[in-house]
Amino acid sequence: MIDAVKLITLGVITLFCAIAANWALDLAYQVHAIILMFTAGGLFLWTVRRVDEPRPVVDANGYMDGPIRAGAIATAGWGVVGFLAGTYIAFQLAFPALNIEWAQPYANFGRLRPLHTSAVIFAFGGNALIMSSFYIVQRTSGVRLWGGNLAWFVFWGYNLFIVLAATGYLLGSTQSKEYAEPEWYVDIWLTIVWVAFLVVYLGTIFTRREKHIYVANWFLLSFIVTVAMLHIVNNLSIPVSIWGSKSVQVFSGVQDAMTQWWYGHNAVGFFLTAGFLGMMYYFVPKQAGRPVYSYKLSIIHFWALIFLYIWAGPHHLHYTALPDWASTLGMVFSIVLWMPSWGGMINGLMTLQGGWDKLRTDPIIRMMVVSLGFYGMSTFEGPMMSIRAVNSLSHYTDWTIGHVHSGALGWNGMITFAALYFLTPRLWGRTQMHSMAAINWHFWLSTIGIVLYAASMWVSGIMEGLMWREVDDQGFLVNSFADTVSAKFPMYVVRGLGGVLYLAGGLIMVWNMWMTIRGGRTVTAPVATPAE
Ligand code: HEM
Ligand code: HEM
Ligand SMILES: [Cu+2]
Repeated sequence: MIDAVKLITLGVITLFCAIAANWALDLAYQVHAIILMFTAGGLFLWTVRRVDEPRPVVDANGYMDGPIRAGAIATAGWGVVGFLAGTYIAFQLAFPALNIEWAQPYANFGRLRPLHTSAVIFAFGGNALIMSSFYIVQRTSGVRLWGGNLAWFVFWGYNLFIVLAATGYLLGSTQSKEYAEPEWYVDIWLTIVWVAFLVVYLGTIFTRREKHIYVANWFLLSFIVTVAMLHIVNNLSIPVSIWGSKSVQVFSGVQDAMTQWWYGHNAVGFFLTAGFLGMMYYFVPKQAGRPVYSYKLSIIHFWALIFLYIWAGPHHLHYTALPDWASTLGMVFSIVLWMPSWGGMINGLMTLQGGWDKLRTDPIIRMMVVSLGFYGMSTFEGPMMSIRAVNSLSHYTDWTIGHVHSGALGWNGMITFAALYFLTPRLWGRTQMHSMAAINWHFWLSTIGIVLYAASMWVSGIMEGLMWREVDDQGFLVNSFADTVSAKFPMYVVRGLGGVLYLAGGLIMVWNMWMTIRGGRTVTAPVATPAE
């Protein structure tokens, strides 16, 4: 019965996409219709061949780890793609000739930049969050993922969304909202996938055998629920035609700007922070072999964090058409936000209390510590940049870019690498990673890469901010915009080199994961132990 419903649905989708490809008004829409037609058609054939066959979904250990293994590979693979794109656009800014003539308009900076941001945040970060939340929720609930193959739908559906987003940017389809560039039909698809994600996650929590819901799940659930809300409201738009990708936003003017930055800021707060804190609260105690430093602190800073983050968005719109009161509100909440952020950092770092010697021997712990250090640093820098007087210097400059990347490369990147090193041997039944020395190399390459990135952007950002406001004794501006651009050249080269080091570290990780998965001694998987 269920197979029949699936086949009918896939058949209808394939047919609809074929018609859509024929009627398409623009290239991006047409290419997407063709991609979806082949995907749905392929799935149709695949389903036909498997009708009525038994489908084992569980591993020998009682958990459903297939989608997690796929997610770990996707995380590492997309990570390398995203870092490569980042390094390339970094060099494009230093050497504009890299906007190669014959590759226009597809490979210019304007199209590759959103490709980079989506590849690192949504493809690398999103796959990391989905696969680790599936791992964590099973282990802390003592049951396997609820909903059978729905978890596979989440994995493939999410990655299809990434492919549609990425190809869309290259072909020039965008609704021009930062971090929410994909057009309406891609947004609808993501909504469906995200609801499935929520259902799998909640279903697992509801059927848990462990009475207590471990704090990592609180953070992960707040991430899933809030991202759903942000995504739907920020993407409210009306398509011009169902046969084309263009749509028109429901909000306009300053309301649209505020909605956009309510979304953008909380994407940082719930995607790049709450979700990753969920990872931190599971993997740090596990790797350190010690319980969380203070469970009470984790609960208090959880509620403080989610209550405060939601109001801080206006700090992205200081000195705009936004009313002053809203801008002040955003600033005040951002400054208060410093405290619960550091609550998380302190709780993570103090978990290592009594085990600091591991810092010398265990490169994975070292990655976690650097990650928490950068989390602390960027959540100090952020509140400071929210102060209107500071923002008048930092806004529109590379200082913002430096802030972004100390959070992204330092906090999100490093905790994800640590999680991958923790998970790979366990998911493939190996005793440990293929090479500990390679992890050490990765640690140093990425740490030095981040330092080069952040330091060069501080110098370049503060320099250009000061140059823009420099006036002579008559009150005339001293520098033209082009003067600031040429003054930044050396810093852009240093940032690019930082990217090369970070990318090299990522490639070493991929090699190390590959060697671990391929070879190594197989250990017998432990029988499901509730609430690990
Ligand atoms: C090899 C590492 C990386 C390099 C070289 C790199 C480089 C860049 C460059 C050149 C830009 C454009 C800056 C501009 O427009 O002036 C950028 C933007 C951005 N990148 Fe990266 N990036 C890297 C990794 C990452 C990672 C891992 C993340 C997130 C997890 C990330 C998130 C972002 C974001 C959010 C922006 C937009 C910033 C804004 O609009 O303020 N990047 N990156
Ligand atoms: C207490 C925590 C934080 C506060 C109060 C904060 C505040 C700020 C402020 C004031 C800006 C500059 C807005 C502008 O002038 O345009 C900014 C930009 C940004 N921050 Fe943070 N930040 C925090 C933590 C983080 C973390 C941990 C990350 C990453 C993991 C992050 C990612 C970003 C991104 C991506 C942008 C650039 C947005 C854009 O213009 O495209 N922030 N943040
Ligand atoms: Cu913000």
